[in-house]
Amino acid sequence: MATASLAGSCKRGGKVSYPVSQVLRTLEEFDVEEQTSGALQSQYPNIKVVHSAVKELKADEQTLITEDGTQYRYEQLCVCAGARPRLIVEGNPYVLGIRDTDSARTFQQHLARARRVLVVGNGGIALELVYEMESCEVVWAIKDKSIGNAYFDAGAAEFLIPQLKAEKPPPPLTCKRMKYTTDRGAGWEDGRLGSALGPDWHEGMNLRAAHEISRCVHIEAECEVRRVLLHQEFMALNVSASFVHEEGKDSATSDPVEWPVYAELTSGKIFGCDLIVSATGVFPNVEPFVSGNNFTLGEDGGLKVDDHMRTSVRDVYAAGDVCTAGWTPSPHWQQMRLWTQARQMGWYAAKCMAADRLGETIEMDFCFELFAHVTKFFNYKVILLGKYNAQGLGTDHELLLRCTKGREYVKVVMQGGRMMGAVLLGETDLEETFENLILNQMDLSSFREDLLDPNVDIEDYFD
Ligand SMILES: Cc1cc2nc3c(=O)[nH]c(=O)nc-3n(C[C@H](O)[C@H](O)[C@H](O)COP(=O)(O)OP(=O)(O)OC[C@H]3O[C@@H](n4cnc5c(N)ncnc54)[C@H](O)[C@@H]3O)c2cc1C
Ligand SMILES: NC(=O)C1=CN([C@@H]2O[C@H](COP(=O)(O)OP(=O)(O)OC[C@H]3O[C@@H](n4cnc5c(N)ncnc54)[C@H](OP(=O)(O)O)[C@@H]3O)[C@@H](O)[C@H]2O)C=CC1
Repeated sequence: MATASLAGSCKRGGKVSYPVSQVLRTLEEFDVEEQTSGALQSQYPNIKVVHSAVKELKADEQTLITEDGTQYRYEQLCVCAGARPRLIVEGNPYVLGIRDTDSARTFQQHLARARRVLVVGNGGIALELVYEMESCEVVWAIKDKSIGNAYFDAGAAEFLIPQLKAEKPPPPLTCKRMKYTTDRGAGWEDGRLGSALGPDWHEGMNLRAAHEISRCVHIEAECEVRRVLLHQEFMALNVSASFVHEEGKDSATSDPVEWPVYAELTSGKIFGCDLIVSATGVFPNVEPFVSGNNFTLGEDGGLKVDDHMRTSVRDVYAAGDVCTAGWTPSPHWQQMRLWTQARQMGWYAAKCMAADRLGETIEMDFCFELFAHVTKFFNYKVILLGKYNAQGLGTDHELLLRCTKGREYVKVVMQGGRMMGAVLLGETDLEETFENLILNQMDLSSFREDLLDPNVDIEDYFD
């Protein structure tokens, strides 16, 4: 009997996504729910869930060995082991990464007692946390000049910044979407990470610290953490730490408060805090699959896969955060370690595995034609399409912008009269038309002036 193994699932549970709406041809919005493996097996009797981590892969013998010593023979294997946080410092109890429900709970426990939190990083987790945390001071250290560099440019960042000072809207009383909870039971017992959190992960969580102060975010731009010092190490230096006052601005006075941990930044400032969140990206979880096997790795350390999700090792496929897309991508797609892409890759890898077994040919899936991501930052709907940050376009491109303060920010990336990408913040209603314009590469040179004119109904225009 043929066996296809999927290495990389949670010890006691897995995640199932329920598509709610097909936003666009290439863009889906969905909710994700953690399910016990029992529920999964009763729904899909052909699936057998093994509750043990993979310890070793003997690819030449087509065998997986789990931590309890059991050996599993496979005919085809798909590695979906995800990724783990790339922390600025490993093994420091005050430096936390957030990946799964257990690490989110640990963070929540620390936050409940915190007066000040230092957030390092400028991507998805930092953007979400800095906005969501309440009742504590937040010092946000970013390498770049502006916030959210993984998602948008300085213009969009300017548009979003006022939200940090605005009052946060109350959470919806009734929630139509399923949300994450942090109930026990989804991680591993030995401290290893479970499945990554995803859209809306913080909605079910209390991200309020214990202090009755209003949200106060101080951004330290263009710096990195040089070193992390425990209280005693800091005291031994006999220097003073930087002060953050309530409005979030520096004052000349040094910090009179003593903190359990300090971060020295490359800007020379030292900030004391109760905890540091290292939201500094991920490492693909390629161990233990690579040791003793001849996998080709991508530049980011993922298992390199071809356009059939095949790794360089026979009958081993990979999908999601653990892999690096090694095929020549369509001009409007790039890999980003996101739930949407993990799901699309998993689904496509399954089709490729079946096709390879049957000796059938299979076309690259349509979802890899256009990068499309929908999310929410600072309470704005965020849609990213194609080369939304002009990735790889060099200087040979132009940007069209439309911005209404507090309402919407629209950026379109054009090259040779054709639309290459777009960033849409707020309820712009432009996503469907822009998706089509990027996909069909229509020459828009003669419409250039009208494209972002709010008085022109471009949906009608291009119908
Ligand atoms: C806080 C947070 C918020 C996010 N928000 C969003 C969002 O809003 N939108 C979005 O698109 N994406 C979001 N992401 C990213 C998204 O969650 C990931 O890209 C996605 O979950 C990757 O899926 P995966 O299946 O590849 O990996 P994972 O979800 O990490 O699953 C990998 C699984 O493999 C298991 N595993 C690892 N090693 C082994 C082993 N040796 N043996 C057996 N099992 C193993 C792990 O325990 C885990 O269960 C977020 C991520 C985080 C951390
Ligand atoms: N809503 C969404 O779509 C969300 C998605 N996610 C996903 O979850 C995963 C983890 O999120 P996250 O950790 O935020 O990762 P991201 O990859 O989104 O962002 C990491 C950020 O940290 C910066 N960085 C890297 N190393 C350092 C360092 N040593 N010092 C300071 N900054 C550094 C990176 O800058 P540079 O790029 O210049 O290296 C980048 O700005 C990602 O795959 C992300 O896509 C997470 C939350 C929300």
